[in-house]
Parts: sequence; C-alpha cells; structure tokens
Amino acid sequence: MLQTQQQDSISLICHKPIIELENVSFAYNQKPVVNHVNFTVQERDFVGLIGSNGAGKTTLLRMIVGLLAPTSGTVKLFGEPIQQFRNWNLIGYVPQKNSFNPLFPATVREVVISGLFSRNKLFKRVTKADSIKCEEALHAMKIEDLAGKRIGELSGGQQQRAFLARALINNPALLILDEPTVGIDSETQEGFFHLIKHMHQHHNITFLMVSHDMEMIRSYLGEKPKQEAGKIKFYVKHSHDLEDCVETNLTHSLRELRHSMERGKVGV
Ligand SMILES: Nc1ncnc2c1ncn2[C@@H]1O[C@H](COP(=O)(O)OP(=O)(O)OP(=O)(O)O)[C@@H](O)[C@H]1O
Repeated sequence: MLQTQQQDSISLICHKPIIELENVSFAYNQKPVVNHVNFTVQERDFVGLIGSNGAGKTTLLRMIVGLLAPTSGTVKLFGEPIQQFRNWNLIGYVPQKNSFNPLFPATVREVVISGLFSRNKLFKRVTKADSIKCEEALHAMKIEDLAGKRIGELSGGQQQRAFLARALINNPALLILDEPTVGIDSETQEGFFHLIKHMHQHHNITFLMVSHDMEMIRSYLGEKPKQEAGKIKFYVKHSHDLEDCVETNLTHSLRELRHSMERGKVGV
C-alpha cells in the first residue's frame, strides 16, 4: 500500500508540466507566424522542434522565455502563468548563434558569470561562490583556457560551449536551445549531442531544442513527431522512456564525462 502511494507520488512528480502552451498564436505586424499551438512539455521530456526556415520555431521559443508576448493564448512555466513567473534561474536559454554580436566587449568568463544574474538581480555582486560556479561551468565545457578571451574572438563551436556554460551555471531545470550546433563541425556536433544526451539521461533536466539535424532528432527522439502545429513538428522522448536518474552535481558530472571522453573516443 505504502509502496503504491510512493509510486503514485513519484509518477505525479515525473509528470509535472514544465511548459504549457494553450492556443498560443503570434503575429509580427498582423502577419501570423505561430498559430494556435497547444502543447505540454513534461518534466524531464526531451522535445525537439523541427521545421523549415521561417516556420516560427524561434518565435515560439522567444514566447516561452518571455521575450515576446503571445498575440493570443497563454504560456505557463512550471505551472504558473508566465506573467507571474519569477524563478528565471530555473531556465537556461541558449539563443541562436547568429543573434550574438561578435563585437560585444565581454570576456568568456564575464559572459558565463552573467548567467547568474537573472532578470531580477541585474546588479548582484559577484561572490566567491559565484566565481567557483563559473570556473566549474568553464571546466565542464572545456573552455577554461579561453576564460580571459573576448567572446567575439572564439570560433563558432567555442562560442556555443561558452553560451552553454552560461546556461548551465545555475544548474537549470529546463534547458532551451535554439539550433545549438549551427555552423559547428561534425566532430564537435557529435560531442555536443553526446553531452546533452548525458545531461538528459543522468540529470533531472527538461530539454526543448530547435534543430535542423534530422538524423540526431530521429536517432534520439524517434522517427515520428508526436504532434504538428502548422509547419512546426514536435518530436518527444518522454521521461518514462528513461531509466531513473541519480541526481548528482551537474558540473561535477560533466567534468567526469569530459575526463572519460578524453580517455575514450568522442570529443566534447
Ligand atoms: N522581428 C521580426 N519582425 C518581423 N518579422 C519577423 C521578425 N522575426 C521573425 N520574423 C518573421 O517571422 C517568421 C518566423 O521567424 P522565426 O525566426 O520564428 O522562424 P524559424 O522557424 O526559427 O526559422 P529558422 O529555421 O530560419 O531559424 C519569418 O517569416 C520571419 O521573417
């Protein structure tokens, strides 16, 4: 009896809605781009968004992270309407690479540490603990030797790792990635997917990722989309398809992964 109750409560926890889109639409200057999307991302799902150029994928992500307000419909994050949601530290967002200005005068370390300053804490002082988290994230992404360089001087793959480190520094519960491997060579891409699959399988992180890499999406999320909304297809791997994860410190676990990869075959 007790065991059944425990199992019920575990399955309730596992099916907590993380993102809820209810009839969400968006138009730029009256030109509809996203039309009546209904979709729920549950805890520890991995959702891949596929669609042709201009299908509205980035627009949808920007509504989910609160950078655009839907023209109609509602977005909920972690069960709360987005207008009331304040816990932005739970969300790591890596926008499309080409939305970054290469002349931005910040070092890699500054970019990574800025991930700690959520929208509510713009002027927070950097503590020793913050610096340690930053070094761990840099190390996990194998870019500690680039920490003092200007972000614009890095290659595309190195910049992506810096932005991923920035997204990881808060130990996010939800990671939103917009075409994270665009312009990156195939070996680095392979390492990147290995890394995010590791994060999905070993940590309680929910993923929402836009990608044009059908091979990667199909190999991890299956052949068929779970849902289609206009030109956007949603591919999903549910949490119940995964083994239970043992929750460990994210950056430590990534450091271990990095070391085992250095000894083995795939490069991060
Ligand atoms: N700021 C903007 N003002 C007006 N129209 C825009 C704006 N941003 C995007 N659009 C238009 O909205 C449509 C959807 O753009 P969006 O970037 O969401 O597509 P996408 O699916 O992410 O495309 P891609 O795969 O090329 O990145 C496109 O037709 C685009 O031209």
